[in-house]
Amino acid sequence: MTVSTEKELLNLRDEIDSLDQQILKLISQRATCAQRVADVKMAAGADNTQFYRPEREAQVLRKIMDLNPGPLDGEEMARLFREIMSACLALENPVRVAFLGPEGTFTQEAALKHFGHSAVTVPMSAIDEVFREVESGAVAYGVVPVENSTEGVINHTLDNFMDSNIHICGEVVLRIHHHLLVSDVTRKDKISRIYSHAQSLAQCRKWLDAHYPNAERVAVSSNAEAAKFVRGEWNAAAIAGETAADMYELSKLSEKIEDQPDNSTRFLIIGSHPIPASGDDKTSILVSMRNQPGALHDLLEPFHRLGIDLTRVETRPSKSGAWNYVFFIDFKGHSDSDMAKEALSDVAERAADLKILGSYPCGVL
Ligand SMILES: O=C(O)C(=O)C[C@]1(C(=O)O)C=C[C@@H](O)C=C1
Repeated sequence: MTVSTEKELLNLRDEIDSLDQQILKLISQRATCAQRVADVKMAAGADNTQFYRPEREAQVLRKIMDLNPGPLDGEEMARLFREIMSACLALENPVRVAFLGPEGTFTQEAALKHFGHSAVTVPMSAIDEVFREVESGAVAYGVVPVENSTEGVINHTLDNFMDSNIHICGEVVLRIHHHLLVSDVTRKDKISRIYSHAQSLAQCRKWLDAHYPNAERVAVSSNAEAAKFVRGEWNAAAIAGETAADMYELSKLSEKIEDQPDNSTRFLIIGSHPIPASGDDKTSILVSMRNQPGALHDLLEPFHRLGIDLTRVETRPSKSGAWNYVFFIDFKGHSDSDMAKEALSDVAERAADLKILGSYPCGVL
């Protein structure tokens, strides 16, 4: 390196040091401000103080993305602010979030993407348990998978909404990359068994048919569980994501083996309180219809008439009797808006039962 390059580098590093000090001071001021917000909330809120405010967090992140001057990408910048807010919230009141475990699942990755790394994530062994943990108040929030772009809806999650009083308070979408993972004892040319969650095996079906047509595919309760199994078996591999690979110290024999390159999963954040409007929201409802001709048409007509954008319609058999159905519907807008109120009142008149599962900010990250 020449003397003048050396000097230029030193000057730039001085500039970075001085900027870091300013950033440090500003982040500390922001954290102090969040502590004051907590005091105000506590003074106003009796015992039921809501520290976590998803609608405000969505607004903060959207504004950051709008104002971002570059050269950092908007999403990258929002991720940094996501972590700053997560740390500020932890100062106010650490948030505990149940997720479909064990440690290392995509659901945990979704929880950390949504709440940031200062949240305390608590693994549960089944989707029902995540619901129960939130309903009992043992944790404030839960994260459950609801649909995958390749394999469709996760029925177990939808069914849990039928008999719970949970509110949906957010959504987060995660790009899902699957890898074929092996341990240091695996005989790579002798793999005869591949463990993974049934959904992941399905998402890699074509790749498995092409590369391991004779290996036994064993469905287990989660990808992280599959990664755990592999550690003890010399002839086995697992299909799982990056987090599970790191957690169980496995190496990638093949990367990104999912059949669809844009494979992604949508997760819902569940809690026990309704969420105010953020300016860009979605509402999820559950509707039971009497089994008669034109029922679905009648149900959807108000949305069409009012120009409300439906983002998802799913049908599930009702638990109350054979050949009765319930519809899970997501639409753009908050249930407090005049338009949504009108649509919901029309739907309520036509339906046997209508349950509003929640209005929540559209996923930002
Ligand atoms: O605005 C609030 O209500 C805050 O508590 C502050 C803050 C933040 O750091 O910006 C922190 C946590 C909330 O979830 C939302 C925002």
